[in-house]
Amino acid sequence: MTAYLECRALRFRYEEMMMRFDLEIERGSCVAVIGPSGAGKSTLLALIGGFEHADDGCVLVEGRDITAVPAAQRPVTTLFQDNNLFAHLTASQNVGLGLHPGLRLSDAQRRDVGQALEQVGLEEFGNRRPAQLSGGERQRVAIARCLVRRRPILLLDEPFGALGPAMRLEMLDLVDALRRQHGLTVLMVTHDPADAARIADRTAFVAEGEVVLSDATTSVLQSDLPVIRDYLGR
Ligand SMILES: Nc1ncnc2c1ncn2[C@@H]1O[C@H](COP(=O)(O)OP(=O)(O)OP(=O)(O)O)[C@@H](O)[C@H]1O
Repeated sequence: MTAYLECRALRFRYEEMMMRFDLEIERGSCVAVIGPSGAGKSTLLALIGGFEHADDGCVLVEGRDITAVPAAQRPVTTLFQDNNLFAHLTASQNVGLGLHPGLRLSDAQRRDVGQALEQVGLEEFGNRRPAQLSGGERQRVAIARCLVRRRPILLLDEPFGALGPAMRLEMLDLVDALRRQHGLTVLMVTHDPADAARIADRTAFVAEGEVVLSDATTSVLQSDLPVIRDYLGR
């Protein structure tokens, strides 16, 4: 496997907790990140996204060291569980923020916003404010905002935890379809192994600040490692 995204001896200390991540991800794959609460899953994503800064080690994309690159300039965009939409702005404006913080958009950029809303099935909803949208629709707006940024790596941190089962499956399938369509490399933190089984070809299991196993999702979910068996309740 040629690593497209690599975390190499990436160290981060938070109070008493020492984390050290090694991970290699293939271009265009979807990797689920699972593991116990407090294991460091969100921290791993934050280090890749540039929201936390490593004490040592590096993040490489296509062999280029991006460890010192500011978050906004990384080839990465992140979708959080709390979609961070602005209540006073419409869906289109919230998506437009992915392109320009002051919403000064060119005609081409406005078309991009329209296209992104179309891709998430919200072409008719551009003028609605978040309060006029369901939880799933709000997450779709947040996905559209990620899409307009045209970053090749999409990080999802428990994106659909607050949604009901049917909506959750729909959103997972949407992420999968967008990944294929745009050739995105996706890293998704989830608490539900079924999410991993549904759309992730590979899974990284994180425990106590380390990736203890990164392999095909079926192999990880069937692993006999005690920490994984305990987590899965097997
Ligand atoms: N900025 C921060 N503020 C507070 N705690 C932090 C911060 N960064 C890291 N930590 C600590 O680091 C550890 C790992 O946290 P992290 O959120 O990455 O775990 P997680 O695996 O995503 O957990 P969960 O599944 O509960 O979301 C925890 O002990 C957490 O308290």
